[in-house]
Amino acid sequence: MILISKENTIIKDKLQITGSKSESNRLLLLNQLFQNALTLENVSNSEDSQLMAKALANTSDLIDIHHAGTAMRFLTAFYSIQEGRSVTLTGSDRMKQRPIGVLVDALNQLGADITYLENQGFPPLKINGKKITTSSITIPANVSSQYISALMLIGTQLENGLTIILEGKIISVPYIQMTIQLLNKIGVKAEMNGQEIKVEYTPKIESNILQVESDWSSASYFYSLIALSPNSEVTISTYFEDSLQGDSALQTIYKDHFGVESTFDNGKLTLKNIPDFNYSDVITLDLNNTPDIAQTIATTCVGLGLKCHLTGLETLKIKETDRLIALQNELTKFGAIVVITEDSLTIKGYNIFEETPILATYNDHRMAMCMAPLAVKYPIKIENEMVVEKSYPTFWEDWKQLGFAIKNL
Ligand SMILES: O=C(O)C1=C[C@@H](OP(=O)(O)O)[C@@H](O)[C@H](O)C1
Ligand SMILES: C=C(OP(=O)(O)O)C(=O)O
Repeated sequence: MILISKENTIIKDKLQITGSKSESNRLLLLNQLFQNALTLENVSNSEDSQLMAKALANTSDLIDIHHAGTAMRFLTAFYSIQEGRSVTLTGSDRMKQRPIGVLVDALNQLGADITYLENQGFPPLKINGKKITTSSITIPANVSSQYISALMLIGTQLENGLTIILEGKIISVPYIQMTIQLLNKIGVKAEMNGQEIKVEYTPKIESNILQVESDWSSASYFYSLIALSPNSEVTISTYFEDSLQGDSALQTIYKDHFGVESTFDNGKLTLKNIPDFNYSDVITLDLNNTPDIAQTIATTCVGLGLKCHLTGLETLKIKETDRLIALQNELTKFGAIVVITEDSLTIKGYNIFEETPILATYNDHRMAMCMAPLAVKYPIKIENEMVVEKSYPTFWEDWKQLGFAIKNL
């Protein structure tokens, strides 16, 4: 457990943030599929991306992906087309509770051979790699976009290409668009028209050098920090106005609702607190396109004492923890009156709260990181703080650089 506090709220620092976990995991997999034709720069140093890279280099028949959801989903598709190879793909206790049935059904319908080793619909999986020749599949799009991205990534290798018909509401759309854009960048024809995605068979790509942009979900903790710190600014790198990551919507969300201005200069992103900002009475946002910054936004509201109504949160229940319940439990410790439904979180007002709350992290990196900015307002204690390694291993070192006092208890 750590005690984290800060007295001086003027922050002026420059930090280099690691590469996007989502872009890295896609590109690592694509590089494996295309015989290392890509030279990747600024690959994420997150534990999840390291797990992905290690799994791809591992030739054994047992792969443990721990808590890396994206890697679990992408590798399920990957191993299903490795002809002649049989793999048991497993993960952490939580991974065994995160559903994968929609993807397994789709792959098996395409001709793959995947069975469940414990509970139906959940990892661990036994995957017998096969040649897949079917070229069209219909899949529910309302559970996780990672299933769709996984299919698109292997679609490049299917000799008849792949058409994916999406059924129902499409959630986390920017992550599907990121997959399409990365495929296009490396020379694969892929497109989405309404509820239909097409990926062309691509036996070979040209060698290419690609720079992974830094992680926008990680940037969210700096947006929150600046929103809570009058007269403050921070510069983080390497970010561009024109991003492949949906979480770059932080720029408009924090400008419109929380008084943070973003300026770009040659990869450097400077965040500044806007003085005398006029907050709305209730912050209303649909976060379906940006699920990974929902915790940050809810916590910013608490730091500013704002009411909010956040919707589009149905995927939060099947992430590293049930993030809706986790948020309700922890934000209540700051006096927030929090109401959750299956897909929304509302803060109705605030009660007085006890000082120096002890915050639980639920094996969820984002629960630890989203709470950290609150330390500019009140000292807080955070349990199992090293959960941050999943996406942002140097998080606490960077926070210290910003002038936070962090004491191990
Ligand atoms: O494709 C990706 O890289 C991701 C997609 C999102 O998941 P869902 O589509 O399950 O919402 C997101 O939450 C996750 O952190 C990364
Ligand atoms: C949900 C996340 O990751 P994953 O699904 O890849 O475990 C996340 O990083 O917030």
